[in-house]
Amino acid sequence: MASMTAGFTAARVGTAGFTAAGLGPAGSSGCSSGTTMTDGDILVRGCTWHGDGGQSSHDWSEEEEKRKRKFSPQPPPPLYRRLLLRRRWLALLSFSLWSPLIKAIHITSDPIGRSNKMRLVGLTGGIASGKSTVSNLFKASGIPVVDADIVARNVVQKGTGGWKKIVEVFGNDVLLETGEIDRARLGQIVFSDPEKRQVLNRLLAPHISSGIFWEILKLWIKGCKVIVLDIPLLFETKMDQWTHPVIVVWVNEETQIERLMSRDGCSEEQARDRIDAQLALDWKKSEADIVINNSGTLDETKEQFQEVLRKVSGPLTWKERLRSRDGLFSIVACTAVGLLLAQKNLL
Ligand SMILES: CC(C)(COP(=O)(O)OP(=O)(O)OC[C@H]1O[C@@H](n2cnc3c(N)ncnc32)[C@H](O)[C@@H]1O)[C@@H](O)C(=O)NCCC(=O)NCCS
Ligand SMILES: Nc1ncnc2c1ncn2[C@@H]1O[C@H](COP(=O)(O)OP(=O)(O)OP(=O)(O)O)[C@@H](O)[C@H]1O
Repeated sequence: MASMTAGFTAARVGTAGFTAAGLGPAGSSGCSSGTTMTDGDILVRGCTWHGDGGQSSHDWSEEEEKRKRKFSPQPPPPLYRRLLLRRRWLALLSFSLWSPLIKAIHITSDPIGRSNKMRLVGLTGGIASGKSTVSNLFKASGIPVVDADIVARNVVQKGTGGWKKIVEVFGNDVLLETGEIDRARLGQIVFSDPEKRQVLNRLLAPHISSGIFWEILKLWIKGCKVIVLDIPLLFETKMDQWTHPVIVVWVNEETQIERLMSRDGCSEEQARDRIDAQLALDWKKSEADIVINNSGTLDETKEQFQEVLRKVSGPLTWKERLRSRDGLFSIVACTAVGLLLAQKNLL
């Protein structure tokens, strides 16, 4: 192709009988030469070059040639090659990926490791097994706790959506004179009747989960790096999949019943009903990442807690880093900068 410059994008008319886009079938070009095209001939916008080293039937000016290159009839390369050929995309991608990596290296080199964390720790157990006792230790160590029992109380306050649903289903019998929910009464009903308990759970589940979500969001916005979720029904509601590690506060059954009866002033039967309303504590223990045995004294629990605190404050996984507010911010910021540079053709 004597008359073609290197890299000229034109198709060699071969067995496929390739045709320049929009110009009709090969051989029917608008070119006035009227030459029949054979294997090895080249077609550009209806003009044919002969592959025999001869002169072209037209003398194209350089500008025209450049313009014509835009209308390349060559089949496009596969998508991955086209993307690879685009320097800008590559640069942008690496910019976005490397920024959190650099940040991660910085965090790993931080001996305290406190600079960038978003760890959702699940704290659960059985009723009266000592979750609140352990969550108070977390709070005292400066780690914020989202307490599902408190959220569950807030979503049934007088006039709220949860309150309306309870009144609709359980009637005015479960209301105090003030109009607030009579928790003791409702507790008696639902802990002695699994079906009614399920109804209550279904009514409140969306309110409780969105309440928990907002609490986490508020702490995340504040930049909290480790958040403990104290949820009695963590496994029952399958929320354990969102938390890691899962800490189970375990006690032997005898101690659990004793503490429950003494705290709530209930009978042994009532205590057993409440315990039976949840998955077995021994099973929860078998599913835990970390177990705190709270059957002994408070000091013994505090001792175990120190080790738990050390684990929970340990180096973060990649997922945790990317989930942090700072991690997300750095990805967004670097992508924005990358886009800006790409737009200005600086990459
Ligand atoms: C039944 C209610 C009114 C009893 O109130 P009360 O003030 O007596 O108990 P409190 O809310 O403090 O709960 C004490 C403990 O009971 C256990 N518990 C509470 N609700 C449930 C339930 N639906 N199923 C099994 N155990 C439960 C938890 O271990 C909890 O820590 C109240 O617990 C409630 O509204 N429960 C439904 C909401 C819920 O599922 N809460 C758990 C949060 S995940
Ligand atoms: N190690 C301990 N020694 C003695 N008493 C304890 C110990 N741990 C907890 N208790 C007591 O046992 C009771 C239950 O503890 P706690 O309220 O922490 O349990 P919980 O799991 O949060 O209960 P719930 O499921 O009802 O929310 C409380 O009265 C608490 O003071």
